[in-house]
Amino acid sequence: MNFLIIFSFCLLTIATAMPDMTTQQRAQYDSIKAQTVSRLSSSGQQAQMRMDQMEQQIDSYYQSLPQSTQNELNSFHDQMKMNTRSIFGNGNNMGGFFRKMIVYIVVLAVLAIICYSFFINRLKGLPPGPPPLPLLGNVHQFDVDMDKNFFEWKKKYGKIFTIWMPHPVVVITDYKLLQEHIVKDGDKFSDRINPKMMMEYLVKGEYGLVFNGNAMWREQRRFALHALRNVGFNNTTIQNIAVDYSQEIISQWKKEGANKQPVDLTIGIMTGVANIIWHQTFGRTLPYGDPLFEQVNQLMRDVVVRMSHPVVLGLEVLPFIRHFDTLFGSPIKKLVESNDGLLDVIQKELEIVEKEFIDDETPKCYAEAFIAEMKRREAKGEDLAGFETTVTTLRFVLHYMVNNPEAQFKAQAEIDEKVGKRNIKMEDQKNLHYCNAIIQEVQRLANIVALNFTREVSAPVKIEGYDIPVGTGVIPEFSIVHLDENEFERPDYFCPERHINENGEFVKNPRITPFSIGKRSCLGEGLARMELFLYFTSFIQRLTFSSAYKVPPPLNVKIGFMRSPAPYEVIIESRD
Ligand code: HEM
Repeated sequence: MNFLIIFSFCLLTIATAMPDMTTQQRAQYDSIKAQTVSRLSSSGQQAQMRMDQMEQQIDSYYQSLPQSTQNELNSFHDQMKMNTRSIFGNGNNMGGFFRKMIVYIVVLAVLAIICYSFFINRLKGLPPGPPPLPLLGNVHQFDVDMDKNFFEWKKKYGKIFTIWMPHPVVVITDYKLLQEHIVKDGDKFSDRINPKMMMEYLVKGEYGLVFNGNAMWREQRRFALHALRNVGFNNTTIQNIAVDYSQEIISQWKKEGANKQPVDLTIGIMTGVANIIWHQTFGRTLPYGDPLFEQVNQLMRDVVVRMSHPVVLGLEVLPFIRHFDTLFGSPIKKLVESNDGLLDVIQKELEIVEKEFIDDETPKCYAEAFIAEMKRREAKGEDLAGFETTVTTLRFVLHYMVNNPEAQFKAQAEIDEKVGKRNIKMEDQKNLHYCNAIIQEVQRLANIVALNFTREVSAPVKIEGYDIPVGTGVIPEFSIVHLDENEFERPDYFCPERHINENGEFVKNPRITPFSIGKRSCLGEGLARMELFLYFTSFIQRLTFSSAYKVPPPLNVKIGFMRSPAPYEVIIESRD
């Protein structure tokens, strides 16, 4: 903003300071004219000579006039010059006119931008916020880590503030306000502002669950919850897969980490999480290290990163930008390629399921339930949500263990005491207080969803005295609550003990909401919580993780919309 104002004023100064033609410039002009005349054809030169002669004749006629007539003519010409200047500007030429025009346009544009930036929120009755620019909004001010912006703006403008992306979005960063509005008044915040252009590119319409804001979402969410519950959310089959599979991962890690060889845990975690989703969705599991998982993981990461490319984000406001995709390194084309790759994998898996599906049987997985539903009526759309999020959270949990060995030992001691050597089950959760506290503390600090999804206000609402009109975006930014020093003492400090009461029991904190809140909160929360608990506790029951480096690598690296730990390797020791 400041830059724009300074730039405009420089332009203004240059334009007004531009001098008229001087005597020296006149002489230069005459000499150039003489050179040019010399290049004319002989008839051209003759015509020019005649015109010069006529000029001389006029001049000598003028000299022959009485002084009083010369004076009268001079004053007439002066008057004409003044009149012309007042119309066309200083310099008695069209250049002056255009310079003036530029000056007026620049001044008006700067004034318009200043008025827009400083008064648009007030005019619309929205909460204050950082001054936006037309078309860009506040997008140019966003830090790589948006929490930094949010903390700064919260300090300056209060618990709720407006940012322009470039449509207005009200960001709510306070626990009580989130409860009062997003939870208690949930129906008014259940729509989404859809990235329509991006959806068109990715799935040829507004399909899917996450970005869908229309009536189809309601139906699909109801269907998904029903189907997933019926085919085994939290049920023993899924639990057994997690328990059995964790043993497979542990034995692979033991082999890979033999003789203190550093191990990257990502593939193991990824296969564990993917197999739950694969079983849930397609009704089958795949062997450890199956290249399909690596392929899906890579494609998912590419999609997440490419979705947050400025050109892709800009599509919604400046759709014509798609024609210049190649100029920016083809981010749109690359996003579509990765997404198509992902859809291909899903399509192939669906074909396998469809071949084996018997109509009369109760569906064994989401895809079978989906196929049955599609047969019943025309339906479309499929999500593979929850893969990257769960993998990233588990990578965070183990990274925090590497960084905080005393917490890991304490959790292991608790497992040894309460469970012993047998495999851990979900029913052990109520006794493993410290393990629960670790997971809650990591989720509070990790905030893997770097910027929460935007809801759309579907009926007028009043928040903190501001009338928020229908159609305005709202972001329930719970990550700011997680790191609010009014809610948590030394919020940036890893301390699972803060979630343990005086009786040594785990206390679930309603202020910690990594799965978000209200009607659009995470659909896979139950499954994700189960995976986090079973995999984390099973891993540390059998293995101890420590850093492969003197100083462990940093936490909280942002990729696209997600925050995740920088790649790290660990030393694994068996506890058997
Ligand atoms: C640790 C793991 C996970 C975290 C931290 C997480 C977090 C989130 C968050 C923050 C949202 C946005 C809610 C909002 O708009 O306010 C969301 C939405 C969603 N998540 Fe998750 N998620 C996780 C795992 C999963 C899993 C395992 C699944 C699927 C089985 C899943 C499916 C979804 C879906 C479908 C939505 C969109 C819901 C809607 O718009 O109605 N998530 N998740």
